Amino acid sequence: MALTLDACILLLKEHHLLKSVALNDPATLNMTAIAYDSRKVTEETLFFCKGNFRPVFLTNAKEQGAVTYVAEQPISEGNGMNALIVTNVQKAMAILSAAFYDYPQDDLFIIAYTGTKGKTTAAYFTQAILQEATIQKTALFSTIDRVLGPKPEQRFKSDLTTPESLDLFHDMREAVENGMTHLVMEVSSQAYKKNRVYGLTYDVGFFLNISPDHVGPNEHPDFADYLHCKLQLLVNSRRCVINAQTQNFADVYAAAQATTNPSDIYLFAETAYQATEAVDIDFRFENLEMSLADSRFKVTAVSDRANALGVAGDYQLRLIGDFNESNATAAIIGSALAGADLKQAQQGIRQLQIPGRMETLAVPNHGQVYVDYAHNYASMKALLSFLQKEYHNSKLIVVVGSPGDKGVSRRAGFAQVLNEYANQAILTTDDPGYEDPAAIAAEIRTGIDEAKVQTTVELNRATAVEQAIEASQPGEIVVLAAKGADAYQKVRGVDTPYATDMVIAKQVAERLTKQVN
Ligand SMILES: CC(=O)N[C@H]1[C@@H](OP(=O)(O)OP(=O)(O)OC[C@H]2O[C@@H](n3ccc(=O)[nH]c3=O)[C@H](O)[C@@H]2O)O[C@H](CO)[C@@H](O)[C@@H]1O[C@H](C)C(=O)N[C@@H](C)C(=O)N[C@H](CCC(=O)O)C(=O)O
Ligand SMILES: Nc1ncnc2c1ncn2[C@@H]1O[C@H](COP(=O)(O)OP(=O)(O)OP(=O)(O)O)[C@@H](O)[C@H]1O
Repeated sequence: MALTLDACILLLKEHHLLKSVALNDPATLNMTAIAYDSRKVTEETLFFCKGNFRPVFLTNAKEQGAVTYVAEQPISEGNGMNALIVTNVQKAMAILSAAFYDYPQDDLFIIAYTGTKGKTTAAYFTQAILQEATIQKTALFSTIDRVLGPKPEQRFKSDLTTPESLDLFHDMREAVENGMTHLVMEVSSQAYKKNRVYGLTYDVGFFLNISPDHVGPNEHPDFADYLHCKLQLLVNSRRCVINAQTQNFADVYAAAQATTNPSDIYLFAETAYQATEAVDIDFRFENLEMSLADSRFKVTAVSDRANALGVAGDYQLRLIGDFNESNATAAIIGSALAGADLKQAQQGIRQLQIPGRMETLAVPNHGQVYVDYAHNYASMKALLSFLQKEYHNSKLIVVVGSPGDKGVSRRAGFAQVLNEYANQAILTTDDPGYEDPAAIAAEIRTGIDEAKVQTTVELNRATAVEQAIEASQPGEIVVLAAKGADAYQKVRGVDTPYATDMVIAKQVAERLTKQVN
């Protein structure tokens, strides 16, 4: 892989991003590496100065062999290097990274998901179906992990839901080189806000849902900005699929129509749902049978073009939760648009389990434990209402905390949802970042109606899990919420190891079983 300075200049001009060029190192006009982190710089690197950048990083990059830098202002530490001064470094990084990795997106059929909730689940379902259809040639970029090939060593843990553009195009190229033909990816609102996917188009783009979240100093200034960023996915998709039951449906549909012919926009909804807008639903789904072990549901093709995709039929899921039938329906439609058939779709989703999503454990002489990644009002409501219904209003004990530095609205949301569904709450720590976890717990607590919900604070998460399980009786439910399968607590910029909720729960279960025997 390589990129010449001339090619960079041409591309930046084409995208109206170039402010000025300083040619200080005529000997190295060809770059054979690119980086935005000085610790990853090698010889002949094109280096991007972005974000909370400190000039000393450029000194380090230069010492390591960076020959050209891209920044929004000249940086004196870069004297002697070629400089490309641009109006927006994140956009420039996306454009130049795509070129450096020779446009890997052109070699992949890309299905992209956005939505406040369900992205990871729908992406996993879609990949599982397409792995059947493409015989293990489908890559996955999710919040949990990135799958770049069929071998175990080609699977990596993710840091972000949607990676930085440079990493994104790098991983796409690697996936192509590993023989992948399809890619399923999650696209966060931050990805648009930070131009991580600038210039990228998708073969199929999904809008699953939107609810208040991600508003705060480090994320979006308000809900309108959050929605605006999410809508960009539809503007950049050749075919769009929308959950007709989403909040703000009119805005969502209008965004899709801005660049996509209505004949390439598909809508889905539950069978019982009556659309308020004058739109035709293409796919309907309905539950046939729900148990705590699995669910059966039916997908019906309503329109002719939906029927032509050939995936209407009965499906079964091991991943329980009525909301997962909606996620699975999305995946079925997306996979069908990529060429999968009914049998592949049925088989793909049938056995799928996802780390930290609806994982369950029966604790002898105590309640049934659920570990789930629900971490805002809407997802907790979906989770707790489902469990309350399935367990016929049994006692519900919830362990939950809210992160620091982001998603501040979740704190009030948790209090509200606990008031609506829980009998007991143990407030604990969840990625406090630079905030005080006790203060976060106190903030959640102010909204809780303690006459209804017996509330305590236990900041040691492992102890909180233990207390909840010990407090539960057979037939009762213990929900370990919001952390999913995360094996760390983010504390003051450091990922502090944490065994995971399920590992702790299993240890507690083992101890309690021994005590009984
Ligand atoms: C606001 C934002 O997008 N922040 C991301 C961004 O930070 P940044 O560009 O300011 O980078 P930084 O870590 O402060 O460092 C500045 C620059 O100096 C470089 N550096 C640093 C140290 C050094 O020695 N040398 C050096 O060159 C860094 O590589 C970086 O390029 O780039 C970093 C990686 O380059 C990300 O880790 C960081 O994500 C933050 C921590 C984050 O977690 N953001 C969340 C809000 C996020 O994006 N979440 C969404 C999901 C939520 C949703 O659904 O919307 C996601 O997509 O994950
Ligand atoms: N369609 C849905 N509607 C409401 N809640 C959902 C839906 N799908 C999943 N959930 C809940 O949200 C949690 C997170 O699901 P998932 O990881 O699929 O969403 P996500 O969009 O990737 O979330 P995040 O952006 O927080 O990573 C699940 O554990 C479940 O409790």
